[in-house]
Amino acid sequence: MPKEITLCSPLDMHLHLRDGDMMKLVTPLTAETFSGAVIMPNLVPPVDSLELLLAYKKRILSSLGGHQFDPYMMLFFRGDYTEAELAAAKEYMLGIKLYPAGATTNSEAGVKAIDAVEPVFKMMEEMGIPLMVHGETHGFVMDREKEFLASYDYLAQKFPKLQITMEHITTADAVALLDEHENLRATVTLQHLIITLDDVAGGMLDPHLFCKPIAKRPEDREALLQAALEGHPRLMFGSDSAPHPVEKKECCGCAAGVFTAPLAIARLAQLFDKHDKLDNLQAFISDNAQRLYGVEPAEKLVTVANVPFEVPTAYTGHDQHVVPMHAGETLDWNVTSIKA
Ligand SMILES: NC(=O)N[C@@H](CC(=O)O)C(=O)O
Ligand SMILES: [Zn+2]
Ligand SMILES: [Zn+2]
Repeated sequence: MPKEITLCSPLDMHLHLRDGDMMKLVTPLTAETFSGAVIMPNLVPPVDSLELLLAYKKRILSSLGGHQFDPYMMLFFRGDYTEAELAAAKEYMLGIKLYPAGATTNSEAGVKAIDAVEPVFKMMEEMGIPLMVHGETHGFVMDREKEFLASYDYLAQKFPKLQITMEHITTADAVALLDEHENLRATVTLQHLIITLDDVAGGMLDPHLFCKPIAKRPEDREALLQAALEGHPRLMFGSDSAPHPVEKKECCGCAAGVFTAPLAIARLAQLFDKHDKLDNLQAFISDNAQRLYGVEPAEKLVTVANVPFEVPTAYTGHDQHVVPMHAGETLDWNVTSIKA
């Protein structure tokens, strides 16, 4: 019998489902194996009103391909939200996502000066609305997250009741900061537990591993990995699976984003098994998020076993063509049964 583990209601706490044909292609690839996911609002134009949020949620629900799945919606942060707007939107969303203007894909409408938007943070704190942040400055690419940590530190102290999620952390310093403030939590991607900058650009350039924040040093990966493997209570899995059409990746001016949704669970099981920590995968992939956000996903039992998985060279359909991480490689683990 191959070794196996059954995960209860996996959650992806940072996911890009895009829109239109791309959404139709990628949504079932997450909805099949995950019970729910936090849906990023960086569409063009951004999802920055309740009306847009509800319409987007409806489009997602019509793209599930028959799978049981909860999209946890988010608003795109604007500095001019009114209390009435937030009060109306609160029950339909999990939180609000802040992007520094220009920091990443489709973030042009983001925040230009973080200290100018503190009144919105105050309202969110009082209303109990979580804040999720793409935490990078516009500094040197390897230092952008580290430089932003001062802002997390400041916000966590200034707004002690505001729940702040450091999205897709990539550095040992961010892991250390997590332990400094009770109101900080973080997501980490699959790729940042596995790769370093060397895998992106140390040999032949690999556009399919290029994302923001860029993968960092071996010691950063090690710190992230140890925190994930131990099931750190305020660290959650957030794939940041970010599909781009192949022509936007394999070109000059490659878009940032790694597409991992269809293999995330299998690859995480392989990673946790390699370090003999399979027992902590449930906390990382669901329990921590359920506790921190108070979400109660519908039960989905996903069994992953030590059997080979040939990752497709691409996922195609609806006129779209997306290349996943590990394209054409064989993983040692695969999802073997799903009971919803
Ligand atoms: N992570 C990325 O490199 N890209 C994301 C945006 C984001 O999460 O920053 C995308 O939307 O493509
Ligand atoms: Zn981001
Ligand atoms: Zn993202």
